[in-house]
Amino acid sequence: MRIAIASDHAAIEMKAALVEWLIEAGHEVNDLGPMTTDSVDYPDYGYKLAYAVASGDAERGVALCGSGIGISMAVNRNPACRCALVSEGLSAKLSREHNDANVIAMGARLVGIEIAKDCLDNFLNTEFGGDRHQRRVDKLSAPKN
Ligand SMILES: O=C(CO)[C@H](O)[C@H](O)[C@H](O)COP(=O)(O)O
Repeated sequence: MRIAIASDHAAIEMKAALVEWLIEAGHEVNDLGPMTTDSVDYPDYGYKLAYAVASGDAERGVALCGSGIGISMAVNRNPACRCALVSEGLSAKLSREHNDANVIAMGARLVGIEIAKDCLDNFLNTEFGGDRHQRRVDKLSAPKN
């Protein structure tokens, strides 16, 4: 699968570990940065990642920051993205099955690397359930007051 990944300074180590793990699993990975631990702003990288998914360049996205909160907010500003912030495997699985999430977000300061891999595994290997869930996901694309 073509996967784009981005973080901020707080998640550099987790990003590197996940990139390696994804490549070993046979995925095509586009690392959108950053590449150093210099302090950066998570919206810049969240928007870059969202664009990669929205444009079709990547089929799925992985968004990381200290808590996962800021970068997930940034990604979800793009209407083509359904970014799920998760910290355990079942939520990652449900984000696919029920919400057709195309981006997963995690907090590197809160989630250990093995849990992060389990989340990612569930996210990448669970199909969307469709049916009643499709109707609800469609409503996410057409917000109403
Ligand atoms: O978690 C985050 C945003 O939700 C960021 O990764 C940062 O950890 C957070 O904003 C704190 O940033 P700091 O400059 O590393 O203190």
